Amino acid sequence: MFLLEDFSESGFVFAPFDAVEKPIFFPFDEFDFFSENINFIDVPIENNNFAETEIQKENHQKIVENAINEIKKESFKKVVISRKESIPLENFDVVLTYKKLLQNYQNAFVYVWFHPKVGLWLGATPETLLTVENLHFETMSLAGTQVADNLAAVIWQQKELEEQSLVTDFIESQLKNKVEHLQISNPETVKAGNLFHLKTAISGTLHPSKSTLKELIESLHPTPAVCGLPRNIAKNFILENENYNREFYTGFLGEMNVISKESKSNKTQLFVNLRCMKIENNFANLFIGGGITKDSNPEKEWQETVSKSKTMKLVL
Ligand SMILES: C=C(O[C@H]1C=CC=C(C(=O)O)[C@@H]1O)C(=O)O
Repeated sequence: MFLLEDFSESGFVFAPFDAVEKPIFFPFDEFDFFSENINFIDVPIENNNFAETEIQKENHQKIVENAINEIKKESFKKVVISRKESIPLENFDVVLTYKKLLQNYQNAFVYVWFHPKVGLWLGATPETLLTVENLHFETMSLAGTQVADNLAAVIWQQKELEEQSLVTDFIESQLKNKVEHLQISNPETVKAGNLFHLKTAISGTLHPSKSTLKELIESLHPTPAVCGLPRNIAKNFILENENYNREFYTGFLGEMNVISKESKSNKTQLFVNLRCMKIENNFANLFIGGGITKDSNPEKEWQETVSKSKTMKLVL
């Protein structure tokens, strides 16, 4: 198995949530590379009924309550609490599932990833961790969720506005001494599958004497959109309380250091691994979470994870 060493290599990276573990890497010069244009074909989608259980609900709400109590005690400001839901599969067809994901998430990075020692993962993530082309980089602060209904009538509550601005402020503070020309947009509403999120676009210029690609990635990952604030305290809370291993959910994936011979450019495009699932022993394990702040309500946070699982369940 190839592991990523210093982020100067050219290839496809698949990194876990816990940054103490090394990312898995497919170096382009060691692998065959095929590219194909896929059309959006209308694949019939049946409405299945994979219901959540009361126990799943109770367990999730209990961890969310603990998190809210810790936030009220000022142990930390924000934490993202997630869960894993296992769906039994019959006649699973990976290509068909991938096509359905493409159809349902037209503005997401939709992927299938397989390694014989790690397993089969699929996902459709709306969140970019980092895009770098030569010295120009772009990232985003994505948080806050509501079921997508009427874009013109969207109103964000104080809880979501604060939850998202914590992510923006973190990214700004991490980057301000490492980059130049830092630009931060106003938050806007974006659609991902059946949901709306709040997004702030952040861009700037890398200065080779101030930071490398590795330092930039390490300063961003994991952001409070998937971990919390302060980062290490929130991460310890997650590792001690979630009762399962996130593995590659809320890690990142994508192409690194792709050199174009024509334009002589070097491009890296990394995405946060959200709205994803691992296929294992005839089960699809879905991974879903949400940001908890002092104003969170355990019942609503549970509902948010149910909404986030809907499109993934629809493609199974
Ligand atoms: C952690 C997840 O979403 C993140 C990204 C967008 C909105 C989020 C939220 O509203 O909590 C999360 O920060 C997930 O989908 O599992």
